[in-house]
Amino acid sequence: MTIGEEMNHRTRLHSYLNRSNESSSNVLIMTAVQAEKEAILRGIQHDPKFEVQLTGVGPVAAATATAKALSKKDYSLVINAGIAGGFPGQAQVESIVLATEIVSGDLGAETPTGFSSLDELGFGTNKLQVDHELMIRISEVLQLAELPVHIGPIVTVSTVTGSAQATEEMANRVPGVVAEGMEGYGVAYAAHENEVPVIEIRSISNLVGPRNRDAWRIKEALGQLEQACSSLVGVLT
Ligand SMILES: O=C(O)c1cccc(C(=O)CC[C@H]2O[C@@H](n3cnc4c(=O)[nH]cnc43)[C@H](O)[C@@H]2O)c1
Repeated sequence: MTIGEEMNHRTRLHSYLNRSNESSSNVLIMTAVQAEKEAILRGIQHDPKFEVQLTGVGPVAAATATAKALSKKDYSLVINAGIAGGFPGQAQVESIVLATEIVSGDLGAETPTGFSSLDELGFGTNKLQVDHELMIRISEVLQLAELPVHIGPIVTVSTVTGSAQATEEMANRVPGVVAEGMEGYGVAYAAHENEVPVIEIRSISNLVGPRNRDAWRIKEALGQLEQACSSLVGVLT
């Protein structure tokens, strides 16, 4: 991000924070599926400052839905929220993760010597920045609420990682990666194109690794997502 773009982001965020008495919503929360949307709405207690919209599953649907929402109305902040897979040893089931950067995990090329990212290929970037200051403030508030929080890169994938080998490869590809979702990079790409600050917050429903859908703790993760969103209200109003 250029210094000019960074200042534009900050101006929008600060203008949001200074407009706490306005009744219109100016925080856009994008989430993949209806059950996540309902958990988020319970958490924010339908506060009118927040608008929650569905993306559908995957980065393309997420970018399209976010770009459409941003073309219709001005928002000061975009949040990608939902459930996610946690990387073993980094984020346990039912914890909350906040992205320090939003990384496309699979946008690039496979080569005989391994994966080459978009950055390495010279076609753009796999890594999109979040509003770091806001992310830190949120993590502090979540910790005060005694929610288990981990911060680190969150990867976006088009195919859920489903083997031990692929999990290890992704952890090596993105050092410190805490979690994996399917929409963050798409939401963040649209937000960046519109010069709106973005953050990603997710609750962990399962560990990344050999696929075992029966072990996903969706109900519990949705409960934690609700708790996290309830804390967001305090930070953003
Ligand atoms: O079946 C249900 O009741 C149900 C309720 C809420 C959400 C779901 C989903 O399947 C959400 C899919 C959504 O979750 C993210 N996700 C979760 N775990 C992973 C993972 O291990 N790797 C990648 N993505 C994950 C993802 O963002 C999906 O869009 C079902």
